[in-house]
Amino acid sequence: MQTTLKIGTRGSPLALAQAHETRARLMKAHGLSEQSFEVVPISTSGDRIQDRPLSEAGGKGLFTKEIEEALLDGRIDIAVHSSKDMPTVLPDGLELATFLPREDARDAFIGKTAKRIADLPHGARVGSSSLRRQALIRRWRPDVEVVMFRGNVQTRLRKLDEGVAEGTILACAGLRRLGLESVITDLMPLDVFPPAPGQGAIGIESRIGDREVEKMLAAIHDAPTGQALACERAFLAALDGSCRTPIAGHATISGEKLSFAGLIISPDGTESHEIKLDGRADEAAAIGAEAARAVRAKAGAKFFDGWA
Ligand SMILES: NCc1[nH]cc(CCC(=O)O)c1CC(=O)O
Repeated sequence: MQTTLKIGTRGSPLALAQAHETRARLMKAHGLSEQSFEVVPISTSGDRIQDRPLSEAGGKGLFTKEIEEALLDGRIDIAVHSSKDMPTVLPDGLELATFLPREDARDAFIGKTAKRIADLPHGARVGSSSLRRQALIRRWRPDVEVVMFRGNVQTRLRKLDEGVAEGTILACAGLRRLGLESVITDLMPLDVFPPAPGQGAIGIESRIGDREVEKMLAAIHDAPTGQALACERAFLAALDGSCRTPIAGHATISGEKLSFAGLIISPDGTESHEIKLDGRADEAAAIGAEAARAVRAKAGAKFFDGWA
């Protein structure tokens, strides 16, 4: 390759760490030097809006719009994302088809006064702006107060130090990638605190039909992660990913077998519906869609109308 491959990313420390990990894997897979790549940070609307929950400001697409425009314009060649921040429907001409081996998908608790959520005193404050995490905390500990917490990982940890809350929940994967694993005081079990679809997996978006780039990316794609993500994203897509209905979903792959567990929950945590489905890994997307149908049937149509 004579020209440099331009790697688009958000500018946050976590996003940059993910872009650098992608570059390192491409260098190794293709025997290339750092000079063959350029990491291009792009500011997105999601980064600029800090004063309200993203679900109110327009949802997930806010973190991707400007980056996808750059990809379509040819200003960058690939875009590195946290898969869980990606909408299920992409702009025409783009695909999310490459996934790096998944990090630990679990959520982590970072406690200041207690190491575990179970040990928090009544009325303790836990900071989170994620509807899923808020609902799961309320389901588990209705006596705990959930407070708004936005900003990047470092900002949230600083708020915790300032005493704005007794604890917060962040993705284990993000903390590890930032070298901040030591702040974790407890790991949330997958069954009581299921992660967001896509959590822990770096996804790489590219232009459909860009053969050179597709060849480069094929060498770093992790097939089991791709299958797990196909299942989780099909689940999300079939539930329509309404920003107001918290959705969790996690698939694990073991050889040819896939196991999926999904959950939908009311924002107040009082009503939740779970689904578990096993099947063949090569039918990942169909299993995710089927799980969505089944959990929707359990919940009833009214469940989704309740919290618009
Ligand atoms: N919405 C922000 C975001 N997007 C991805 C991650 C973590 C890394 C990952 O899940 O891959 C985070 C921070 C967090 O939830 O703690």
